[in-house]
Amino acid sequence: MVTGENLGRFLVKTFNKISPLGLARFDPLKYQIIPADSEAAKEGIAHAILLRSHKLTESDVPIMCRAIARCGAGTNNCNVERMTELGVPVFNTPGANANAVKELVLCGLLLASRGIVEGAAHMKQLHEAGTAHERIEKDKALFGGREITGKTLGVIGLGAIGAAVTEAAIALGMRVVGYDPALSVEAALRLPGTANDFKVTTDLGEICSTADYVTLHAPYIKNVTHHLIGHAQLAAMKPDACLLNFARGELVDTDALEARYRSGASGRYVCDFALPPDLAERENVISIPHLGASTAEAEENAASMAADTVKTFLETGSIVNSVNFPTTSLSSRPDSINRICIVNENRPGMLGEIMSLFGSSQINILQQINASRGDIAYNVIDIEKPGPAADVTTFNFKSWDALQSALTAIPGVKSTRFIMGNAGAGYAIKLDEEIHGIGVRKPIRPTLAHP
Ligand SMILES: NC(=O)C1=CN([C@@H]2O[C@H](COP(=O)(O)OP(=O)(O)OC[C@H]3O[C@@H](n4cnc5c(N)ncnc54)[C@H](O)[C@@H]3O)[C@@H](O)[C@H]2O)C=CC1
Ligand SMILES: O=C(O)C(=O)COP(=O)(O)O
Repeated sequence: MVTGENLGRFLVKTFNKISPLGLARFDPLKYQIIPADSEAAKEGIAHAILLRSHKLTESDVPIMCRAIARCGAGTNNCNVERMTELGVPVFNTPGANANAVKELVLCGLLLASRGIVEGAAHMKQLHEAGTAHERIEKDKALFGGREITGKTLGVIGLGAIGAAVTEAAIALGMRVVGYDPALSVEAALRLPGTANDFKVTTDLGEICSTADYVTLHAPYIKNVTHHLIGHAQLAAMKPDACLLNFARGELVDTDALEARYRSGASGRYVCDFALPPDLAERENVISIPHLGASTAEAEENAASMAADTVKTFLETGSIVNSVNFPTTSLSSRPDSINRICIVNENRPGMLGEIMSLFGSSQINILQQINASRGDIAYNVIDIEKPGPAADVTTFNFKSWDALQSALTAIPGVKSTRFIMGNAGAGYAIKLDEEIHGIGVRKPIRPTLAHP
């Protein structure tokens, strides 16, 4: 149960199995962890959400929720666009599970090349029949394979995982051709220099037609990467070329893949996702139950990074690793200074309206930062408090709550949050008095309906 005592703590709701080592980064004096299937979760209160692959619905996001952190890379299980409209930043953990995925991709290359899955299943049957010793050397001819050394690997998406796979594949003697139309400078710097064994192309068709193996490491973005590998790409591939998909199932048009196999292609499809039954039953298809990031190390890395990111945001207002909000950082403030975080529409005049409310209320701004990304602007503003003898009425408002309400009521402001006194440490904040923005239990997104 969320008790009165707990109202002073930040409440972090978790979906999926989140590494306890990651959750341990939340000091229990400042944070209460509420697993989604617990009794406490029924009260529907959360200041932040931590999740993995749970498909987040809007009703999972309580009105006072101020942050959603995906312990992992892909955020397509969360309606990021809608969260942006609601003024809620969505975070992920870049690179935290990349090594785990890379290792499984290397395994996938070998599963695609050698008769490991069928051979192991066959041996189980032979052992059950008591004929393993007798049959093994005769039957191995059924499961012959080929080597990956000297073959060409096409890597689609050269981010954290794509770069790690590239490096490992080159070390195993493969040639790599990479494709990434949205490559960041940071990601480009992680790639090996162009040499005989590595090149980048801007032509997806070239990858498909020349590679012996194609591996997918691009994000799933509806209307952008949906069926990135469709009829045309599959038709361009060599009949014995193998496709590896450890990114997202929806990147591949499974009808087109089924058609490729009907027309006699032999190259295997190894994926980390569920498939339509007809495809799943094919002998050249290997489907793994989304194990890419399921190692103790990756789970700990991702949960720890997500926990640190959420703590920083809740306690200081600073933003890193957000997929929809701008990276923002304002120097630390002493307890005596109050900090106000405002999310608003990114349009001309907005900042002026916010500033004029401060100005007309005689509020002195000590430091501030304004950053924007797409339709969203984010402000972190430190304001001078009245002297010890005075109180907030100095600012022409009856209470901090009234000041917050006035700021939130400005058309175009999506959400506001006050970090006050030692609340910057997320502790002993006056949530129960509805003063601290994080705990306010009334609609603080007045321009938006919330279910
Ligand atoms: N199977 C599993 O358990 C896991 C799956 N993933 C999936 O792998 C994806 C990649 O993960 P990371 O490498 O960590 O992400 P990342 O963000 O570091 O890299 C993604 C790369 O894809 C590129 N990209 C974007 N659009 C593209 C397009 N149309 N064609 C080719 N490249 C494109 C981006 O520019 C970026 O360089 C994630 O989005 C996620 O869906 C990630 C981790 C675990
Ligand atoms: O990080 C990702 O994008 C993943 O797909 C990993 O998912 P998981 O955390 O294992 O549910």
